[in-house]
Amino acid sequence: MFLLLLIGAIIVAYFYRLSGFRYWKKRNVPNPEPSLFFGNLGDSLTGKRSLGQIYCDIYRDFPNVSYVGFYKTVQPGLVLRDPQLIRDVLNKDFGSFHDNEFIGDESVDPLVARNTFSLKGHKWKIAKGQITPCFTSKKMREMHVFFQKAANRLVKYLGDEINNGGGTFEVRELFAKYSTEVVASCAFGLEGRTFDEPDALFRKMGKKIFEPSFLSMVKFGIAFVMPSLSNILKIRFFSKEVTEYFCNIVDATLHYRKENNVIRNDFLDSMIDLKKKLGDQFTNMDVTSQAVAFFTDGFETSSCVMAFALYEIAANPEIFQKLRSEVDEALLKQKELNYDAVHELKYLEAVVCETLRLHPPGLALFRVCTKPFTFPPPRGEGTGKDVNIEVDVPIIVPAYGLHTDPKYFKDPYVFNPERFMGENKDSIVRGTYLPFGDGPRNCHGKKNYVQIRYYHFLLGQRFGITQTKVALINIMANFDVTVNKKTITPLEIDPKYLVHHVKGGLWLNFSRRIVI
Ligand code: HEM
Repeated sequence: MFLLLLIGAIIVAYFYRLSGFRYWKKRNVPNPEPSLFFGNLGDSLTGKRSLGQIYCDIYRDFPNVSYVGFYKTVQPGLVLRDPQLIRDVLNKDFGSFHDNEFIGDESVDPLVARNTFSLKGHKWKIAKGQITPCFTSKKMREMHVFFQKAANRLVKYLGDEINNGGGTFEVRELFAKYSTEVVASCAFGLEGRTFDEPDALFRKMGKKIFEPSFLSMVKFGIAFVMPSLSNILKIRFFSKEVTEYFCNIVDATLHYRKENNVIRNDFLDSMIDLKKKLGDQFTNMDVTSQAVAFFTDGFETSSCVMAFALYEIAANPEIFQKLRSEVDEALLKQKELNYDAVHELKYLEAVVCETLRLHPPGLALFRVCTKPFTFPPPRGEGTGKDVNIEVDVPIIVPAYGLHTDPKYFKDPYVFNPERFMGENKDSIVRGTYLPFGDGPRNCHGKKNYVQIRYYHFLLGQRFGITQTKVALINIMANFDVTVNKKTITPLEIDPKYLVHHVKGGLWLNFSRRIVI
């Protein structure tokens, strides 16, 4: 009897599942064939492809529609394809697609839950309004000195290693050290000591957050693919050790600054000003979570850009020479480039923009429908009925798919900074270049910030880009760099990582610059 009931229950569950998979078919929206248990995202749980890769593959597999359906287990979601639709969703229709599709539970993971990226609705709006003024160009100019200090340490470290017979580095790790140094200094007012101590605590914490392990992959898989299970299991992304470490150092630094009247004009000082202004509304936990958000959002993304940029520069000798000439010319006028001089280097800017196109740290943007909305039919007006989008439907923008679509970027896998030089960048179709996202939820940007032809890096973006440029300038001025044969080419995305990595890492040879 029990066996019969069990078989009956399995059959009912099976057909219930299949009926769920008719959701997009009923609405005439094309979708890839889902698998019974995990819908279209199963590969992300087995580690075969990352979520970003899956979404970009869906983008490529359906070239003639403006959006494609998919199933996250059985929950329907959409991958957007059309640049105009993407711009509308991220900007004009933001009111219906307000939140990121990421869940952080305040009671188990306060630092993750209070990160602007995870915050929802009104809480997000308040936090974004508070933090955005901390990234003005005035603040950037004041913090520039910390970038340069970290770059000096990087140059010394490389020089010492070369003197000791070293000179080959996995550059993702190398730049993680530099970037951790920058963020430790700007966000916590401390020295990261990443170049001095092999087990520097800041670097150790960064690794604990971002290095993939079986457990972290399972946790992220559950959070993204089965978020309700993640809530039930009360999954936390920051261990107690990481949370306590950051809470303690921020408390100690706030105390020290107050007692000793220390003013450094860094991010922590901006947070202290905010605390004075808002009183009890802005607690030490708020300060800590913003400083940690600075750390988590800032160092891994930036070191990713630096590593890929230097790899491409090393792999393309013509680009190397052109960039070096630009850097040398600027350094003849000013021994150490200040903030404004760094951003005047047009070719460097183009190299960084092209790196962000071909190797964006985030392969996709994740939104969720927060207010019912209607899309025109996926094959265009007059080809069927409009499609009603319900609340909670995940909406994905596959940025990397667009960046590597030959329809928008000729020879998309060729690294060519000229795409971003002079008038060339005006021909880039809006909504196809999204390394920092777009709209009010972009990387600490302004509302309706969409126009590539007036492209300026803003706020958080500016912080990441400035530290990237400072590192590259210092390396170009002091070292010759070539690709080491340990780098596996063609590069292949490593699906284990949250932020874009390649299998085997990026290995480069450094030697002291030969001045002719
Ligand atoms: C080159 C380095 C960086 C890249 C490529 C990058 C990229 C991104 C992307 C793609 C998003 C999602 C945007 C969207 O969904 O529309 C994002 C969001 C965000 N980034 Fe960055 N980022 C970088 C550096 C930084 C830095 C240095 C900070 C902080 C100092 C930062 C803070 C944030 C925050 C707080 C958000 C969430 C914004 C919101 O939801 O309102 N990022 N970033």
